[in-house]
Amino acid sequence: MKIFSSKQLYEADEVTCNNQNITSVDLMERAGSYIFTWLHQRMQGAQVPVHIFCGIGNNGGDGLVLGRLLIESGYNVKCYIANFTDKRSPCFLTNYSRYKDVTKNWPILMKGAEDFPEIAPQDIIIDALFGIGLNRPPEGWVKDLILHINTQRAFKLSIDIPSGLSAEQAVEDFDAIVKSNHTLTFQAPKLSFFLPETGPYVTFYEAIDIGLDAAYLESQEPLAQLIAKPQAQRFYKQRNKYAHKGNFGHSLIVAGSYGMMGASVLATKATMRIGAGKVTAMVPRSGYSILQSTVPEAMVKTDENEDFITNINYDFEPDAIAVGMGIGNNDETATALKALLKKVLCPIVIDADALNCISKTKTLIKLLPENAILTPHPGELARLVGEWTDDYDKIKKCQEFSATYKVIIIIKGANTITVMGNELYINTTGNPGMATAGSGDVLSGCLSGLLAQGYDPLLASVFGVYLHGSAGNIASQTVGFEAMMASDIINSLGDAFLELFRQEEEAPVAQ
Ligand SMILES: NC(=O)C1=CN([C@@H]2O[C@H](COP(=O)(O)OP(=O)(O)OC[C@H]3O[C@@H](n4cnc5c(N)ncnc54)[C@H](OP(=O)(O)O)[C@@H]3O)[C@@H](O)[C@H]2O)[C@@H](O)CC1
Ligand SMILES: Nc1ncnc2c1ncn2[C@@H]1O[C@H](COP(=O)(O)OP(=O)(O)O)[C@@H](O)[C@H]1O
Ligand SMILES: [K+]
Repeated sequence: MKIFSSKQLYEADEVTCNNQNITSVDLMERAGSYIFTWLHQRMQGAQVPVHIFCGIGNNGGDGLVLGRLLIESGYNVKCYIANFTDKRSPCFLTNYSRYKDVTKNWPILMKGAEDFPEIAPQDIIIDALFGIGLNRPPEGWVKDLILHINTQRAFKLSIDIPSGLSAEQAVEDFDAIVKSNHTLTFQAPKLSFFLPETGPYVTFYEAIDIGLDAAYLESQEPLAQLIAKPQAQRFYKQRNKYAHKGNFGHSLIVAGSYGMMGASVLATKATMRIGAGKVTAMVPRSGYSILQSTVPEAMVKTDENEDFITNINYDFEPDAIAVGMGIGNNDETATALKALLKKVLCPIVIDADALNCISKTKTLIKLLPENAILTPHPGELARLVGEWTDDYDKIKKCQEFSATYKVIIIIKGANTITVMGNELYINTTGNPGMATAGSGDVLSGCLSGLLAQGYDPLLASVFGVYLHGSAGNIASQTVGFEAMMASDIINSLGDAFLELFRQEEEAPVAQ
């Protein structure tokens, strides 16, 4: 699913009105009526007070449409206008007068804290203060109103976006954001819903298709693409009945050092589990029996050094390489990495200590092969691209780095983002149970296994991240979050493939 900028959504709004020969007021009526239907289906006429807080822009206009439709269906509606400027939008004004036509209980024009209403815990709050037109942090009594709303125990439903949250810009005042329980967002979710700093303000959302011009939306380069099951299904490459292991490639895993041999075991196992035809694990000598006994399916090649890797030499042409997991930071390992980067011919995943080594020795950055996949966790990322001021700055830094060195960066976290140049792919699978040692090693194995099978680097990244998160979700269903270990993710990779083609009902998206 595409994520659009506010500018694109405003343009889509205009194109839609022109092409469908409707007015903006008609489009607002459509948008508001979808929200009404959603609420009506759940409330079934219940007389619970519904408190609608409207701004004076089009988000407030949506709130007024909803209020009018609820009143016409006999609901108990209390509407408040936060009259924070005189510049009311024309669609707001039209709906303000339409609202007054259907009831004698006109909206209350709030001018300050003295107008804030009492709200019972069982009531419902509709948040229609600000939408995507927010252009500065709410201040003064409008901020106090948001704080007042946030102290209420009533269920809070935000229209389009929680008020105070920007669709795609850094937040200056996190207190001045409505902490809603659910958001009904128009057409497509906004970028801020998926980033670590702002995502927590959107615990659940549903995107409501309000019929914006499909051809226009199709033609637009999105801000980002959301990767969920329908997209992942399309990535899958079916196996040929007559295939043999040679068709699925040979991965080389360069990982492990004394005390961190588990990183090699996890990455090697994940590479096999995700379907590589053959895997060779290259480890220091002390890792030989560990690998042979824990992953009998893999071949093992040992370094001359007992404890860490000093020479990345192979006598076969691998189809994919993953390097760095638990290799430590010895100078000789760094030299071996440099030699590898100079000679590598196949797709490569660069992780963990290999990334730290590259960050430390800037000359190595220039050796990064085109389309190399870099998989830093936040600490490694900061060392690689520099500290960022906020999530958007982080993304910008990654886009610049990716474009300059022609590499793919996977920003790992709750909604892992794959960055290739300006393109962003946001993953929707995964859970906090995966915040456990070794889960990143498993990801590197997954990526190398897909590369070995012939998935191109971008596809391997986006699909691998999706399957890794999906395996984590499946594992969490039996072990829960706390008990989950990286091995559980590996053991669920098979189910993650099966799950790809299982039918299920659409449900609200939990963040
Ligand atoms: N495009 C679509 O697809 C569709 C969009 N629709 C709806 O339109 C919404 C966007 O509407 P919108 O553009 O009128 O902006 P909105 O957020 O209501 O308010 C902006 C107003 O607030 C003001 N203001 C801003 N920040 C402020 C602050 N901190 N403190 C105080 N004031 C502040 C700003 O005025 P300013 O003072 O900056 O001149 C302006 O007056 C969108 O989210 C969706 O709900 C649907 O109806 C149909 C399809
Ligand atoms: N809260 C979370 N939600 C979803 N996925 C997560 C979460 N926390 C961590 N992960 C995933 O787990 C992996 C952790 O990687 P990393 O920190 O490199 O682990 P390690 O270095 O221990 O192997 C990443 O793929 C990341 O996206
Ligand atoms: K809102």
